[in-house]
Amino acid sequence: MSAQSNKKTESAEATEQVKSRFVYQDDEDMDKGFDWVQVKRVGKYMRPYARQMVPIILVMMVVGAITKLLNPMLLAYAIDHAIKEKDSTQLLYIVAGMLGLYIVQWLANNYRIRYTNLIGQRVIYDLRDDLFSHVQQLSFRFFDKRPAGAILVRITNYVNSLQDLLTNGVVNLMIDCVQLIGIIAILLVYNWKLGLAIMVTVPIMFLVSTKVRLRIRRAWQVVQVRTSRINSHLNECIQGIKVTQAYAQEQANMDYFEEMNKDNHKAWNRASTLNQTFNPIIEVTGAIGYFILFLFGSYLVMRQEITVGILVAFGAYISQFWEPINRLGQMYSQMLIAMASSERIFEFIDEQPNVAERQSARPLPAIQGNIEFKGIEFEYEPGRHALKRIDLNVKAGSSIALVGHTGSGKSTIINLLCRFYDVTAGSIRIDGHDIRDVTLHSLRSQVGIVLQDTFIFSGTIRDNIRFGRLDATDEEVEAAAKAVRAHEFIVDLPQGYETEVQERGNVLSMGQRQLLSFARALLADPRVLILDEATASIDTETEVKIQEALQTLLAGRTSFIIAHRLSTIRHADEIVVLDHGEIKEQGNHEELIAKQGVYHGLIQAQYRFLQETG
Ligand SMILES: Nc1ncnc2c1ncn2[C@@H]1O[C@H](COP(=O)(O)OP(=O)(O)OP(=O)(O)O)[C@@H](O)[C@H]1O
Repeated sequence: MSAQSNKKTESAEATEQVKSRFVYQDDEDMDKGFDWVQVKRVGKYMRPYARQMVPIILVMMVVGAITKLLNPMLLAYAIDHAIKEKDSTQLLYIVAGMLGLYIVQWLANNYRIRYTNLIGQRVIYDLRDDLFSHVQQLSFRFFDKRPAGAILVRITNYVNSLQDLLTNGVVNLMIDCVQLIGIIAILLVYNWKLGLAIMVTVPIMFLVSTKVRLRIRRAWQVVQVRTSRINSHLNECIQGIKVTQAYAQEQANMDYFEEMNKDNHKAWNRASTLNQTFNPIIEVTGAIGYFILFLFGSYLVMRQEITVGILVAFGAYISQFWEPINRLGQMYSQMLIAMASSERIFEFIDEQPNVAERQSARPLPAIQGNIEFKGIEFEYEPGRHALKRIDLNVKAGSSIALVGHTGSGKSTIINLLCRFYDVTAGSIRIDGHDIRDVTLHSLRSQVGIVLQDTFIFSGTIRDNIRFGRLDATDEEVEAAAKAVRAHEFIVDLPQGYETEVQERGNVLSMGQRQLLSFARALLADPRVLILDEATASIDTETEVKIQEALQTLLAGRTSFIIAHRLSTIRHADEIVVLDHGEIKEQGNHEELIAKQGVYHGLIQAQYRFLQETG
């Protein structure tokens, strides 16, 4: 095998490997049948606006349709009477009438479009609001299972595809039906033979426009799915750019991106080629209609069954006739797509949070901070214990350190205490209240948490600290920052507290981000405070500085500290050593050292490590 083909194979293998890393849920089956349930649910969103606006829209619609239908009649009258009798005054009146009708039709359409758009936009607004507020309340389990991209697609793309239908589709459907029925009636009254002859082309036109349109829609749908895949991939690559560059994996990512891009390009080409076949088909079918009209129509004129004016009016009606048929076909495919989109949207809205509030849930009164874990068992996935037989009593105001190897269940205890997940068995009580009996808001607002991954939102430094308590004054924000020694670095920034930090706080160091989250927690002033690996990214000098601040932060609160650096938890009232989801040892630093057990081993290992690494 040549060196070049070797290289190619390697690159293909690398792409395959990267591919297996980026498995995105396509969310995909967009080919749903007509479904009344979905129509009714979307209808419910329209109801609040319907009474107010639908009468106006209906009137505008009828006025628009009638004025449109009257014009060819006037045209026929002008040809057969005014022109034939050379009556210029009558002709002038007819032309003025036609102009008047155009103006009324234009006004009616304008208002109708404005009002329909208004309803459509409001429905979309409400739906997006509902979706967003619902997603915010869903439990951690929901997010564990889904990539952020899939959630984004539902809130943006699927809602947009419903928007198409709501803003134009529904009303167009009614107008088209009225227009079609009107034209058919007029044609049959004028001359039923010619009317029927022309209508031979209707089924062909309808079939073509529904079938081809549907294929085109599906093809665009594929493009949409491919594009959202690219977006998800992009999102992940941008988030992980530092890791990618650190591991020099840019080429592998680029190869995979190229594959996706190619896929997208192919799908786009296919959809666009299909699109181009549509118009010629419609034009040919339309031409057949005109051909029949002039052939059979002229014959009828010669036999004096119809006048020239009526033949011209037929011509005008025919061109109005294809429009609604064509649009109805388009609507049909649009509707099927919207059905599938709304099904996905409502699937989300129907998703019940795993951690749900009981009907009888009461607000948790202001707590002291006594916490009791009793017989706790927990599984993230059925059959895989994350915690087993956890019994723990924590007195108000005391500090508990959770230590143990990675994956031993420390964060899980915290997740259960904040009720991000519900226990599989046992109960957690705060001041005697089972946390499942109280409202989530009252629980979480009394439990502060500084997470391992300190999240910084886009906004100013001040906004980020104030996230802990939105009604805090500027002085309170600054006092909190001072207490945790964050003030010094903040005032050194170009705009001090008003410095803009982007999402995830890229302009701040890890330590600074943690200090900000300390300030945020202090401002919230919770009775129970959780520090998850909170001092992991702070250098020794800063650590010494904030140990003091931590004492202020923790004073009088029940606190849980998860720290891998055991030096930071030496002074905890109680140290709980976890191993494979179970409590192995429990006591203060001196007691556990004297025991010469797991904790002693961890301390020794860390001491050795520090010595070896200097
Ligand atoms: N969202 C999740 N879904 C499924 N399993 C999980 C989830 N989170 C944690 N686990 C599993 O539960 C066990 C306990 O995890 P936990 O995060 O509590 O460990 P930890 O002691 O905090 O570890 P670390 O010190 O590394 O943060 C681990 O085996 C982990 O794989």
